Amino acid sequence: MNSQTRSNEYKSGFISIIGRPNVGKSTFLNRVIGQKIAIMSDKPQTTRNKVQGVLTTEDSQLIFIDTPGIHKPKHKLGDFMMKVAQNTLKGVDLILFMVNAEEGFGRGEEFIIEKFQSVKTPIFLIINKIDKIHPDELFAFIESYKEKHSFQEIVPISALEGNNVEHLLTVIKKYLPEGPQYYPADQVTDHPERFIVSELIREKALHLTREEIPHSLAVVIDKMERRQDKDVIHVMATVIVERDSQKGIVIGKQGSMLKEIGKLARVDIENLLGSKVFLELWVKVQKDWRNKMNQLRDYGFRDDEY
Ligand SMILES: Nc1nc2c(ncn2[C@@H]2O[C@H](COP(=O)(O)OP(=O)(O)OP(=O)(O)O)[C@@H](O)[C@H]2O)c(=O)[nH]1
Repeated sequence: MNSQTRSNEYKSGFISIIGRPNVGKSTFLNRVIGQKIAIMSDKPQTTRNKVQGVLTTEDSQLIFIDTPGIHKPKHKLGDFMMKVAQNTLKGVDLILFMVNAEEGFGRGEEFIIEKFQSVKTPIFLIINKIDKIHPDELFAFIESYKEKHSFQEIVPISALEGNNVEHLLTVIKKYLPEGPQYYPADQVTDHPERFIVSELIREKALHLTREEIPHSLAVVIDKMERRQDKDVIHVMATVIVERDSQKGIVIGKQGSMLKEIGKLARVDIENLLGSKVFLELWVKVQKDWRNKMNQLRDYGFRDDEY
């Protein structure tokens, strides 16, 4: 058992990519997420948004979501859908508005930009397919968009060839808040054991801390994998609390509380999985964890994914 605390610099957030059909949204996602993709297609789709892909790195997790309705105005179901789409734009951390460098500003773009007026979320203009135009044309293109809306960033890319895509990711990270790793790095959902394991840990933590931190405690399973060499399942989990004082309670004197939580949870997890378990627990403070959870519910995120 290993009990440590982890520095609180992890950045994560929800990013909506919108744009007219064929501007290259899917190409972009494939390029960005590539082999690392945690495609969420097996995830039960809920009302509003669909997670299209998750990019997990050492220091960040970028969750790309689809915004239904807004980029397909022809199919919109009137005011209600528009309202939903607009609220969605407000609920994410960042919006990428993707346009095609080969095409001028048209009605479709105008329609989308109109919706931006009441949105406070940072919006990037992503000019895709720059491999198809001459650099001189790019300047005029950028200028024409600057007149229409005040974008936080304007980033030209070629999703197909990969030009400037890494740079875009770096800029995106700058705009994301500190936050937890919402989705496991190695696997996404479809894994009911993960939920049960996280609940077992949460249960012990709540019990042993005598409910001093009742609702502000969540457990995220960062990793759950069988070690090749040994017959052991390695579980790495983070206990998330809201305040530094709570972190102190969960860790206990010289880590004694966290050790105890781990010891009890490990026995249960071994029973559940029918295998020896190496449990590694971390504790992290996430200040507005609960607000974030509420926000997540709006995305169709369910508690039981933890
Ligand atoms: N030359 C060039 N072609 C691109 C680029 N990005 C995408 N394309 C092409 O543009 C076409 C449409 O790309 P998609 O990624 O399917 O576009 P989309 O926005 O996801 O389209 P919808 O799914 O209809 O919304 C495909 O033929 C891509 O190969 C790029 O950077 N350069």
